[in-house]
Amino acid sequence: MQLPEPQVAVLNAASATEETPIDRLAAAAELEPEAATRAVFELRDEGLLEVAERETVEYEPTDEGRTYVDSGLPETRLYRAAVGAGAGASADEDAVSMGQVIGAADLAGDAVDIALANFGRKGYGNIDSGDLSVDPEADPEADPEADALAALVADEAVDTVDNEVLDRLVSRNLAARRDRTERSATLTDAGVTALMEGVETAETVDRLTPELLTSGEWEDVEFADYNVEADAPAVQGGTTHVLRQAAERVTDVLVGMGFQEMDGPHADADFWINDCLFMPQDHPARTHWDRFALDTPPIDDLPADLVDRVESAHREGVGADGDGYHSPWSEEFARAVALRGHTTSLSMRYLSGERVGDLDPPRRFFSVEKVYRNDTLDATHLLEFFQIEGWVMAEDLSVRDLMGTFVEFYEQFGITDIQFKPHYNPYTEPSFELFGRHPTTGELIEIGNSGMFRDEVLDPLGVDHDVMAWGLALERLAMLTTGTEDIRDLHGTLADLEFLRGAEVTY
Ligand SMILES: N[C@@H](Cc1ccccc1)C(=O)O
Repeated sequence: MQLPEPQVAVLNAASATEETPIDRLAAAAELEPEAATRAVFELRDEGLLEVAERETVEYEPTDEGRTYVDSGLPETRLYRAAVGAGAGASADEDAVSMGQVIGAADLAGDAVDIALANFGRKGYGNIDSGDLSVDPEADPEADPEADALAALVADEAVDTVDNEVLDRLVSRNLAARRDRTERSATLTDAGVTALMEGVETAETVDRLTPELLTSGEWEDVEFADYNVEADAPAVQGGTTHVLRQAAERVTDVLVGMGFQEMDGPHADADFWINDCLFMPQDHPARTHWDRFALDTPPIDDLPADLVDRVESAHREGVGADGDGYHSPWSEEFARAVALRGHTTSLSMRYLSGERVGDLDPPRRFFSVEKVYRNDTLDATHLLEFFQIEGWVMAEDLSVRDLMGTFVEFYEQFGITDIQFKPHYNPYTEPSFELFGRHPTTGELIEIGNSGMFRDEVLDPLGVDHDVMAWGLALERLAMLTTGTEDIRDLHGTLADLEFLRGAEVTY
């Protein structure tokens, strides 16, 4: 059998009858510990060695700990000095002054507090208003902490020492504790057989070194096989968030379908968010319950003509049969600013000509932008989420075009079974909600809302073509593509980091 040199050396150093710790194998094989560890694991993977792991605890004296081995622990020095000064057991008669004892014990700075605290803790005596008495029964010369410290400094085993004593040394910063995993190796039967049959050093090189590169030798050597299955530390770098990946993918798909991107304000006048959409001013969704109102000055540069036409649509309706709401309508109410509850406000700005001028059909626009709703947080609702807004303006559109667009769009994400449910929006007729089946729970979840804009919306905007439009939820789409069951795993304070690190958008 041929093996790389480090492996041959380790194999020869290992025993079939005794577990040999890796550092001993390293020493015997004359290898760096890392190289020996690597060779051991490679030999294990080849079935020639068996590896045992044992958790061990090691204590090492600190520099401070070492200084006390000769001079004695501060409390011991205090005791000796007190006895030397004639202190006895009785606080009244035999007490000596603390200052005097501290001086005699040659203690200063922090050591004074340490000495006094441990003197009291160990019951060496009493300290009473500046006077110190000792307990003659105490035996600081046989102190377990001092003994354990001396053993550590002398590099003797402390297996029999009480853990409490060792922990105390650690808490006093006289020793440091190190937990280690000790690995040792034993030859397997296959390892013994291999050695008996003879193991030779293979002329392979296991790593590329600067020397190999500069000498040009790398061209002639044979490299050892690379084991891509070997254990390696997991490296966690930054990645694009799964929602951002989904948003980018949605953008790519829609651009591919001929759509142009819209943008516009997150905080906008109610006029664009609601009034243009023929949402009556007394609609429940326009109350403070659902809306994040902002305490900012009203937006007063609304297009005057448009405001008049929108007001008239609300009051009297549009067209010969139109009737309007006959509900209150105030321009002041329309100018108030709120965080947009949908990005249909952008569609209104674009369709009105306010953003990019008048548009001729056919035109397609979209956005993947954040919206804000005063909802109750639950497994399918966030207070801020991303909406995939979109609309198509053309000469002649039908519900079939709308449905076909969704089928085509969702197919790009592997979703081929969307379902439609008739719905009501004040601004579209007919309207449809879209549902998709969750891949793991099998439940139907709502993924969007859509419809054909009504004349009451289009007429004031000055659009005399058909417009089909929608708002789809990006997070819900991500739930379907990633299998997440709780939207809160995706973003926000409760996000599931493990999931986010590994999540991929599949399509
Ligand atoms: N604005 C609707 C979505 C929608 C947009 C355009 C037309 C129809 C519906 C919502 O947020 O649910």
